[in-house]
Amino acid sequence: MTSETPSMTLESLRTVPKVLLHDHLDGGLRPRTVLELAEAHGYSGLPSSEVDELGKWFREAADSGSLESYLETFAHTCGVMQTEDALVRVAAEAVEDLAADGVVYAEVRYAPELFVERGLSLEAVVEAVQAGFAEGERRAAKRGKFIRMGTLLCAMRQHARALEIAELAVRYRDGGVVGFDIAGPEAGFPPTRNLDAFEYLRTNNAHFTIHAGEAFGLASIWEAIQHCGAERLGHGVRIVDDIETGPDGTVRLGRLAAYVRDRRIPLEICPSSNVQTGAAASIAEHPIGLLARLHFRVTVNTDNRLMSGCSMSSEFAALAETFGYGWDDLQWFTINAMKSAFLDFDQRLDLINNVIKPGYAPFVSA
Ligand SMILES: O=c1[nH]cnc2c1ncn2[C@@H]1O[C@H](CO)[C@@H](O)[C@H]1O
Ligand SMILES: [Zn+2]
Repeated sequence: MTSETPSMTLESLRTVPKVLLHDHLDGGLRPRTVLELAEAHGYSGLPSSEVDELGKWFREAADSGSLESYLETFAHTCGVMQTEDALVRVAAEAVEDLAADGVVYAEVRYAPELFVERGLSLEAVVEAVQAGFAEGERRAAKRGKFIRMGTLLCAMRQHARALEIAELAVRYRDGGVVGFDIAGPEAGFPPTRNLDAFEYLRTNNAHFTIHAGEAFGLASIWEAIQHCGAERLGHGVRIVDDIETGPDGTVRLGRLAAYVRDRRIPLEICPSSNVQTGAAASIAEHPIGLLARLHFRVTVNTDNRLMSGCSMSSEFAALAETFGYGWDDLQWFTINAMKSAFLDFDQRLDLINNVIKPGYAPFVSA
């Protein structure tokens, strides 16, 4: 793989266009915002009342080695996101933060059912978040930053509301909602529990991805693709369990891994998050190295910027440092992501040709 032209620093990484497909709204709050919203709305359960300490608490608590404990930290972010004002603020700030990091297209996801504790309707939740995204796009534009947002609505695997949320996603598809996902604990909650939702979405020509192959293995990936019809896989890293590397370095793909690669099914890989939940032992041992080498449709993502203390640029920096990736590789990840977005084909092409390629041109070999 190629080496760098201008040197690769966090600063220079921030300047190149990046595309983010897997980022949770309730996992990306600024610690200061969590504190201020808690105070404004009388949420008293926070583990610290000091900004830096609170940020550190989220990172350390999420660094738990299990998806279930990692997910417990979301009680606090969801706890402060129960009003329209809070949702607008969190959404607008997410766009500002992504734009400041050089993200040009982002699909940000959240589960509307988690924000109805104080009486908001599902529709009010969606409309508040969309208003926040639009406000964030305006603020970014004022600072000369272009960013386009797409929304994914999640249903929680452990609740039984997937069909209702799928219907909500379709109802708002002309209002900025580009797709659907299921999130939450994976073990014990196979994606086939929500078949009615996936059938509904396919019948309506709607897009969806599924968190699969993170905390649970191949069976979950197989169900997500072959029973549910997922277009992309959230994480999907356990696909390596279907890849054998022989003692002489030869690699053999099982039928599922071959299917995923042949069909160019995008993997929404989130390296730092995977290390925190124990899905990978370290960045160095993360399957992304092998999967990228084998030309799976690999994309790089943040998952939860608050819990991992990361950004797209810092994920790129960590991968470049560990695997020796150069600018060409980062452009490849970015174009992979743009190709895999739930956006109309002509708009994806436009962003690739008019934003991404020109943005990398000074950095990559001709
Ligand atoms: O990596 C993950 N795997 C599964 N579920 C997740 C992950 N990160 C966040 N959430 C869950 O998705 C919800 C909606 O945004 C969050 O509230 C969290 O419970
Ligand atoms: Zn996720």
